[in-house]
This record gives sequence, structure tokens and C-alpha cells, in this order.
Amino acid sequence: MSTAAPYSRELQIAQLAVQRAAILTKRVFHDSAKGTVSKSDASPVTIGDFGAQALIISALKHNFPQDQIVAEEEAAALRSDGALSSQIWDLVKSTSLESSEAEGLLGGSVPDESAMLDLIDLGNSAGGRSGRVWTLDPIDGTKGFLRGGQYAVCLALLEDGDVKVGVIGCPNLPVDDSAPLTADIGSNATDATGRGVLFSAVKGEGATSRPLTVGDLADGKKISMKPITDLASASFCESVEAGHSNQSESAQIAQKLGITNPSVRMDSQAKYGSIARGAGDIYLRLPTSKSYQEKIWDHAGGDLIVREAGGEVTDTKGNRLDFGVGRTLASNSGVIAAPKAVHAKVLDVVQEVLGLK
Ligand SMILES: Nc1ncnc2c1ncn2[C@@H]1O[C@H](COP(=O)(O)O)[C@@H](O)[C@H]1OP(=O)(O)O
Ligand SMILES: [Mg+2]
Repeated sequence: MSTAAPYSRELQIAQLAVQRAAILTKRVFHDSAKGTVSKSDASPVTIGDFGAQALIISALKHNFPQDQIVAEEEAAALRSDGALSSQIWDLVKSTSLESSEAEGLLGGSVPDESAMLDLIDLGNSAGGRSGRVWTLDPIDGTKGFLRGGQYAVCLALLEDGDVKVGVIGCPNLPVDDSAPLTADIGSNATDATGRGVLFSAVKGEGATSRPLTVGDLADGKKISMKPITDLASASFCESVEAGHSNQSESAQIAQKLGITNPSVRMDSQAKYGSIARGAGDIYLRLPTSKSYQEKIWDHAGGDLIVREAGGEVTDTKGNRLDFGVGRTLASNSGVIAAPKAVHAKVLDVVQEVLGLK
């Protein structure tokens, strides 16, 4: 008797839902106005964020109606702005996967505009330690998206606070796992079809990458972190935004580790995917303020993908990221992701530079 791989249905639905949402984001990008709605300059939001959230939640509700969802956006701003809401509805109703089989698995299109707003608001779960909770960031790295840089569509499944499935679609990263670590997008920027790479992991089953092509149901290729013995040759990545991660502390840490390569600055969870496939080695996220709490949708998928690819992910105190305390990582501070063999050494130097020991 054959037994289905654990979480295979969750993985398949998550991958297809992320692919479909990624197509929507590409369509927004190719609209010259890029659909900026703007929560604030520091934290922008586009019509793509709302549209992608509606499409993904629609697929989750069709397949897993009992599950909770913690997603970044809410529909309040759209309920009070009919023109904005109908602009997003135009996008949502006209975005689908090419494969009708795949589209059927996702439950097809959203019935109407009012249902779309209600779906967006289903992402308001408080999260927590019990049951099945999906975390969703429809466009992670909106600033990168607007700049024409890296961004990611991120979906993960938590069960009792533990990440079981993680899927990250990176429309502007090369498909080729051996491509060098860079935030440059080259000719990918002109591709409106959702080309890019899709990283996935299931707990205990390893991590994979595959093309983010339209409705492709094929298996992925196993990915793993690069084995490094000599930290001097390592490369590390961090946020483009200096407000998201302390770049002067990371430079001091790199110097103390003997790392000579300059940091690669990249928006979004594309950083986790990049190190998981060995394009880079280390991801440092060093708090810039005591008050900011990281959001679970910004880390859940990446945390699992890196750990399943042979990495270790902790905060600056050396604790695993705790996704079971609500919508934020309230009990963690910063992120240190590195291959298992060197994580302790990296953490040691981080703690020295941050004055934590
Ligand atoms: N002060 C901050 N420290 C760390 N991350 C932040 C901070 N302010 C916003 N962010 C979040 O960083 C994420 C992008 O990360 P990266 O720099 O790795 O691309 C966004 O989700 C953004 O949230 P928001 O979407 O609310 O702006
Ligand atoms: Mg985000």
C-alpha cells in the first residue's frame, strides 16, 4: 500500500495558490502606475497586495475551510473606497492559472467583489499555539517590488505553532539554483508571465526549488545549503532597507568572521530561499529598534526552507523562532540563518558585537 507523502495536498495547493498570486503581482508590476495604495511611505501597499491575498485565501478556504489564516492585509481601506475596491476586483476576477485542472484544484475564481473583501478579511486570525494556522504575506518586500527588485509571495502552514509547510514564490529570482547571489533581476523584469523560482519545504521531507511557471504540477529539485568550512569565503545577505536591519553592525560581524565579500542586499524572504539553495551562506537580520516585533508571515516559510536545506535559524539570543505566540515573533529578536556547521560561530560573533554576552 502506498502512503501519500506528509502534507502533499497542502503543499500542492500552497504552490498553485502562490503561483496564481505571483501572476497577479506581475500584472500589477507591468501596469505603469504599479497600483500603489500606500499605507505609509515606510510601509507601502499596492493593489497587488490585496489582490494576491484575496486569491490565496480563496484557495485556502476552498480546500481547508477549518484552518485559521494570519495574513498581512485587511479590507477596511477598500470598503471605504469603491474605486479602489473595483480596481482590485478587476484584477482578481481576471487572473487565473493556465491549467484548468490546477485552477479547479484551487476552487476557481472568486464569485464577486463583496466576497473578495470578505476573503481578504479572513486573514485576521490572532494565530497562536494550537491548531492549523496559515501565514500569508501576499507581497513580501513591497519596497523591492516597487523598485523593480526582489519580492516574494509567501505562504506557510503552522500546526500547533510548528512550521510544517513553507512556500515562497520569487518572481524576480533566477530559476537556476547555481546563479550567483545578486538582487539584480536582469531580463526577468520584463517577463509578465510569472517566471521566477518557487521554493518549498515540508517538515522532515527536505526543501526544493522549481520554476514558478504557470500551473506547473511537476516535482521540484532538492536544494541544500552550501557546505562551508572557511567563513572567509562566505557571503551574507541582509535587507536593502537600513531601517529593517542594522547594516553597520552586520559589517562589523562580517569583519570579525573574516568575511571579505561585501553583503548582498536583497528585499523579502528571497534571502532565505537564496541561502537555502547555496547561492549565499548567511542571512543576518539585526534589530534596529527595541519596539519593532517581526511578523510571523515574514519568516515562517523561510525558517522551514532553510532548516530543511541543512541550515539553522535562530534569533540573536540563540533561540528558535517561535511562531506560536500570535501574529508577531514577540519572544524573538532578530534572525541569524546559517549552515548548521557554522551557525554557532556566527551567533557567537553576533552576540559579541551586539553586546549580548
Ligand atoms: N523596523 C523594522 N525592522 C524589521 N523589519 C521591518 C521593520 N519595519 C518593517 N519591517 C518589515 O520588513 C519586511 C521586509 O523585509 P526585508 O527588509 O527583508 O525586505 C516587511 O514585511 C516590513 O514590514 P511592512 O510590510 O509592515 O513594511
Ligand atoms: Mg513582508
